[in-house]
Amino acid sequence: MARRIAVFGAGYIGLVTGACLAELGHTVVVRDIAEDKVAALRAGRVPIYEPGLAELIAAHAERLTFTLDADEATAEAEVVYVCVDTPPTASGDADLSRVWAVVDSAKRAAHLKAFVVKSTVPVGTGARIRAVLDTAGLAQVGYGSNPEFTAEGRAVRDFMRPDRIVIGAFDEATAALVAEIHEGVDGPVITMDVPSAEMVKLTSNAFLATKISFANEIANICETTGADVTKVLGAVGADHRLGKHFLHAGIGWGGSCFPKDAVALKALASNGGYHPQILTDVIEVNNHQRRRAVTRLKDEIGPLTGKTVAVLGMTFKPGTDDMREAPSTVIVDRLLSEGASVVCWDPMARTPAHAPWTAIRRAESVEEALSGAHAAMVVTEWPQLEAVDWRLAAESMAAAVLFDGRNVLEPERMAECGYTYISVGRATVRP
Ligand SMILES: NC(=O)C1=CN([C@@H]2O[C@H](COP(=O)(O)OP(=O)(O)OC[C@H]3O[C@@H](n4cnc5c(N)ncnc54)[C@H](O)[C@@H]3O)[C@@H](O)[C@H]2O)C=CC1
Ligand SMILES: O=C(O)[C@H]1O[C@H](OP(=O)(O)OP(=O)(O)OC[C@H]2O[C@@H](n3ccc(=O)[nH]c3=O)[C@H](O)[C@@H]2O)[C@H](O)[C@@H](O)[C@@H]1O
Repeated sequence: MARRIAVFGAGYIGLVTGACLAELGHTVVVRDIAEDKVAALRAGRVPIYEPGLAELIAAHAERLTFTLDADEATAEAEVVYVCVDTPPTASGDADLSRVWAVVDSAKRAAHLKAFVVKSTVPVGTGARIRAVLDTAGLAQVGYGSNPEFTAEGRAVRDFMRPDRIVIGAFDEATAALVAEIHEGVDGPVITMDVPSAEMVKLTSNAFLATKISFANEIANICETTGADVTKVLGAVGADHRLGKHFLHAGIGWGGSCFPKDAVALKALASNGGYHPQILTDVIEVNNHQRRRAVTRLKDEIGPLTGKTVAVLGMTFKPGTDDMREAPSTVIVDRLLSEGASVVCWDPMARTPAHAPWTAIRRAESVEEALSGAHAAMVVTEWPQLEAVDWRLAAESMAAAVLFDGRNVLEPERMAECGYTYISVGRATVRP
């Protein structure tokens, strides 16, 4: 049954949620507080890049509208979906101020059937919101936790064909309503209590981050033993009990969620009096992995003062324009601290208007970035790198040294093209 839904937040998750709910037949009003975002969306421009999103928004213009006004968004709505950001506070706990702002808006909408939180929140948040709604005389408004597992760059596909739809609720009617909203989505529904649903989200991200940090630790051990991490983890991942996904070694994980959610889960554990040792180490291995990339380059070419280093890729992964917690930020910062000049290439990132990005030069192409450089570092595995004429590029460099932080290039081929090729967890090869 088609419902009227108010989505709060027009970011990566809010826009994908709004567009996909419209695709499922619902009438959706998306509300944001950022005037420029709402103005752009109303003018038919999508302020973020996510494959297929702009097309979906355009296709459903009649039942997908945008507003700055919270009361206008909830006026006709049966369900509120909370998709606002939950960044870390100075203490590492998730900042829920934006979620509470939406709760305040919902307090003025006693006609709502359900208040559903999709934002990633600490376990216990649903119970607190439930209590506030009850105190405000809104006991009849159901509470749902419906965490999101989409990955950027494939979010529309992930939303429409998820591995699972997790629904936490305090009552069966709300769980049934949230499940019904997903009719048409190709994935199994798993229903549970609210704290468990909140914990599923944090655990999933922490487990994925753990796999990557473990892969990176094994890669670092491979470097000291002569083993090749891609061969090792390829065969390890062939065991169906372990799985091949998220075992790709490199310069570590970044993005808008793994870093903040790992820290938030750690804070949650500490608040409850437990020291999460594995999670602590997962975070530490990741922090070290980015710095190690620059150390390994220095080990090869010596002091970086006066040298130019080309950084290939800025976003935290390919297929997105998202620069939040991108490993490139730490790498560029370290290169500049070591006295290098930095030239960056990325097909999609907008150069952030703050340090260290204000101190770099931006190149229009990989070839332009490499020309005259004393070394290059692959930081994001953009597919454009496959099309580069690496032999020609090597000739244009002051020194053909390449650190592949994502293990995307073939060592033998790079040596043939004239490079000293350093990668993660594999032997360095020379021309
Ligand atoms: N980005 C991702 O791939 C994923 C994000 N999540 C979670 O989803 C939540 C949202 O993340 P993103 O979309 O990436 O954040 P975002 O920062 O891209 O978007 C959040 C939006 O909420 C708006 N906002 C803030 N207060 C508001 C209010 N009171 N009313 C209406 N809008 C308001 C902001 O202006 C912003 O446009 C976070 O909790 C995140 O952890 C979960 C899964 C995946
Ligand atoms: O909560 C979230 O926001 C989302 O976080 C991640 O999605 P996302 O951050 O978009 O990106 P991923 O594809 O998971 O990659 C995260 C980071 O890990 C790195 N990574 C990934 C996989 C791998 O094998 N090795 C590796 O270093 C990527 O380069 C990237 O920096 C999860 O995959 C989603 O399920 C989740 O919903």
